[in-house]
Amino acid sequence: MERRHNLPPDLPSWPTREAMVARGLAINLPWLAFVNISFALMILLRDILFHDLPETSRVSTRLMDTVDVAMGVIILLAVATVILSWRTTRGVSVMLLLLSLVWSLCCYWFVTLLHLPHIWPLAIILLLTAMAALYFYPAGLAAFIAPLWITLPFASVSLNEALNIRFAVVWSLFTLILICGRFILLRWFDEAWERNQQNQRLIARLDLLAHQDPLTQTANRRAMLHVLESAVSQQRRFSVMMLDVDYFKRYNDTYGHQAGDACLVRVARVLKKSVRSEEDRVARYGGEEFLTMLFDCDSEQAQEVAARVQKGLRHAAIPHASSPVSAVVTVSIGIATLAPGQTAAELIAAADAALYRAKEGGRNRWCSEITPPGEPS
Ligand SMILES: Nc1nc2c(ncn2[C@@H]2O[C@H](COP(=O)(O)OP(=O)(O)OP(=O)(O)O)[C@@H](O)[C@H]2O)c(=O)[nH]1
Repeated sequence: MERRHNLPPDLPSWPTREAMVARGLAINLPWLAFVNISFALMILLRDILFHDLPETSRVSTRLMDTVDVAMGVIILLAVATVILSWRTTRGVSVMLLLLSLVWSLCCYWFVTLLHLPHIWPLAIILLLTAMAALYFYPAGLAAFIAPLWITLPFASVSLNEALNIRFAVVWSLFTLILICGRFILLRWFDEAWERNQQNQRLIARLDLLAHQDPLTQTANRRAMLHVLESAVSQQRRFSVMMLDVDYFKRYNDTYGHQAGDACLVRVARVLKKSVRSEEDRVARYGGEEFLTMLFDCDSEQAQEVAARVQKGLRHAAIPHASSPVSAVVTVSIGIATLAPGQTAAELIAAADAALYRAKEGGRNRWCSEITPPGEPS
């Protein structure tokens, strides 16, 4: 409730960590898909690209046909993963898992049935690419890495019919590289996120300084004029109330400047409580002058708000011994409602003129541009 009166009109919205992850996926998944599709095409076009493969493929034509179908599936899954990531992160991990499972199956066949050495570097590059593309998204990373990472040692054991020590050493080293690589990349991501948070806090603070009155925590004149002008340009239906604390100089003289400050804070609190909707704004317009914007509010409804302000001040009962109009702090109020074709400056001038009339009428009352002065409280 408090914040709405302080917020400047057009605060930028900041990404959450989830949004940053989603954006990272949208950027990185096309690259991962590109690598997957490239490798799938290399296998599909093996007869053109690699001259030593046809002999091997002749070993099992049915198997190679199945591999070709699997490569087609990989291409489709890679494309589908990218398209999915444009809309949501949900389901991306499942797609990555399917991709990895198809690769794992093919790798297993290549190693155990065809004894093809080419598949080792291909699998390693796939794993490293996934790590670089998904390091910030543990679910997707695990989904893609785990099946392939598990399959390759299995294939080695199956090929050698025993645990190969050299393979185990190389595999352990590679695993370490994967883990350390991810750790380093993740640190960059976390640092970028932390910087982003710091910037958000800093900008929010600067924004408050630029748009909020530090004493009363209401919008300042600049922020209010911005909202006012945009509401006028949109031809919104609204009224403004210009309020002036009665005999405030005397208040300062009687109670001191600090008490004067505290009084303004309490008056601002009453104003914030008196407005009716989330959209309404309260601003400190100048020294002891406030301006409120009441949206979807005609002159009559604005007068009801004015009455509520006066009632709130009576209830707050801030003593004002030197005021000739009341024993407690009171305000004079000028009300103006936006007329068709009226500019923001004309509206303010109308509210100011109404305020002047309220003061002339004896203070502690409101005046609207079209109605006679309201009753003093
Ligand atoms: N304590 C305090 N006083 C302020 C602040 N800003 C302005 N003032 C004082 O508000 C007083 C306004 O005085 P005037 O403009 O003569 O108005 P007034 O005494 O309220 O008289 P009327 O408006 O005619 O009822 C001045 O004495 C200013 O010094 C502020 O931030 N804190």
